[in-house]
Amino acid sequence: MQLRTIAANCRSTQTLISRRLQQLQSGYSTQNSESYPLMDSSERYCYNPTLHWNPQVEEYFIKAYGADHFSRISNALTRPSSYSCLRVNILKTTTDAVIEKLLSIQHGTDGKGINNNLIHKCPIPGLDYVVFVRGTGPHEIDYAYAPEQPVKEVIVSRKCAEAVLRGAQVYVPGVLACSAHVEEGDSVAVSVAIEQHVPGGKWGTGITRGIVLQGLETDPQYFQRKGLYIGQGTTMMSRAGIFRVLQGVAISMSNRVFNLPSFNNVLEGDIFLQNLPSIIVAHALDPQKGERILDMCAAPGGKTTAIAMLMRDEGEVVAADRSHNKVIDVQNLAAEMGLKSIVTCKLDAVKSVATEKVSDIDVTEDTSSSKSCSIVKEKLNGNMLHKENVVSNRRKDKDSIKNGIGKNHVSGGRVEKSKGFARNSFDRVLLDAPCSALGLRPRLLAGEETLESLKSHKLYQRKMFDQAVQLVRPGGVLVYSTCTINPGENEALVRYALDTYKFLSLAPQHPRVGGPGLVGRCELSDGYIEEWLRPGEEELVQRFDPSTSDTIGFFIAKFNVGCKDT
Ligand SMILES: C[S@@+](CC[C@H](N)C(=O)[O-])C[C@H]1O[C@@H](n2cnc3c(N)ncnc32)[C@H](O)[C@@H]1O
Repeated sequence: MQLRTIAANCRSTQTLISRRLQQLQSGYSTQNSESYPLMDSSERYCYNPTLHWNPQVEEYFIKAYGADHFSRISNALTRPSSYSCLRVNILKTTTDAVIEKLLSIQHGTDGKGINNNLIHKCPIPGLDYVVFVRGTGPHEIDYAYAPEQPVKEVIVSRKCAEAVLRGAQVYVPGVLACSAHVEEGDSVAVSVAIEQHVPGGKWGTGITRGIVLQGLETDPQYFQRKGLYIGQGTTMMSRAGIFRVLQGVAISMSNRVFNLPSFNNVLEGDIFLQNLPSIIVAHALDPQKGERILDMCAAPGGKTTAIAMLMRDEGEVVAADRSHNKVIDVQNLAAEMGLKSIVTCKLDAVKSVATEKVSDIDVTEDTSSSKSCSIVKEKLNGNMLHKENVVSNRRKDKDSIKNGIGKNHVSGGRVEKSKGFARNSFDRVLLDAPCSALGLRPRLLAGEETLESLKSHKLYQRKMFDQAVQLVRPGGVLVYSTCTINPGENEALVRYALDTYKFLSLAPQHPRVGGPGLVGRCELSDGYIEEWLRPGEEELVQRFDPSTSDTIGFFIAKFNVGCKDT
């Protein structure tokens, strides 16, 4: 990986030097307009990033998918899906009412509204409460390149760029470098710096924040931008301001490579922006009114609230997560959506089964919260949290997480720490496992995942699965899902599950939107053999392939839990 990057950099440096030599030999000066473009401007400014992988991981994925297919997946991951998917809270409103409101709202970064042609209900039977809003792109952007007057430029961090590709603005913390003499109101070309492996096992961009882009072809930060431009915007503050203040919008994007409407603070509580496969997971679980469901890794609560909604808020959905602050996110989302059947608790999923006898949810106060209180066994309901605070807290959270600067959680609710649950105490369990997330898109960096790190995700997931299996009652259902394309965390988990627990069987899923799973086995470079599905099993799982389905990469397996005595 590192060698390849260095080699690529060397090649572009050599190209640069040889072009420079040619210029000098032919008597061009850099002030001469004809001499300036060292790189064809369309080549330089088009969006065409390459996702770099750890070489062993790449080899493994090529074995799994074949070289061409993997290259298509890799390419698809660098782009957002072509639409936004909104789940309508049908307990509060209707799909038609939401569509009508969306059509009347002026939003999106360009101030244009959504028109009828861009918005439609999901055509999958049973999912007509899901609304698709189509985006556009990739667009070729005219950056007003003029040899005599170089474009003013801003380089942003990779996380910032990934957010911008999904429709966000550029926030101050996301800006890494900027041309000299940039003033408020200037038009700037925005490109991304992607981290590379640097000696010492770390990843870095090599850019010191605040660096001045010279606009010269000898400035490495300036000329290495090929394929990495994500759009054009207007600066909301001067260069000095961008690097002086700590927050705020630095650049308001006016021309984007991908135009996806932003739904920040739009119809909160009535809609939830969610990837289609995540909505399908809730359907695969098939929760019924009055049942007791466990969502083992629930935060931020997208699937928890989808499940509660399918149950029409009748029954109990226990939403557990390891992180105290993330449990508060779930509480806030549940309150915002007006869902009363959701009970939250802090719990490490690898310790989900109570070691001592517990009654129902036996919980203790979570002392990690400065505002936690000692209420035990209390249900979260809409009244427990003050609605205004909840909404404003979410807004603060949303603002603070812009461009990946980390969350500034506002503790408003109580977080109960669970000691675990009794065996067989749930009708259905969802294990939406923490994973390598190699299906999420747009993604501009993949190389940080190694075979070792993939293996550790796999082991962690198995530990959680071992717990989940014990919590589902015989006759119940267990759904396992991930947002990764890694077969080791998907098909290999299914193999492990079926081989280890003979009372589990794969169950058909409705609706079936994803493709079949991978059948066979794969020998890893360390000689370890990974077993995937057996013939006949592939149609019982759903694998969402970003190169063919215009969704994130995702995997769902549904198990029926039989009699555990056998
Ligand atoms: C894939 S995300 C879950 C997304 C969530 N299901 C949703 O749809 O909104 C995985 C979650 O697992 C949580 N997590 C990681 N390790 C955990 C553990 N040992 N026990 C419980 N939760 C864990 C993380 O905090 C994260 O919120």
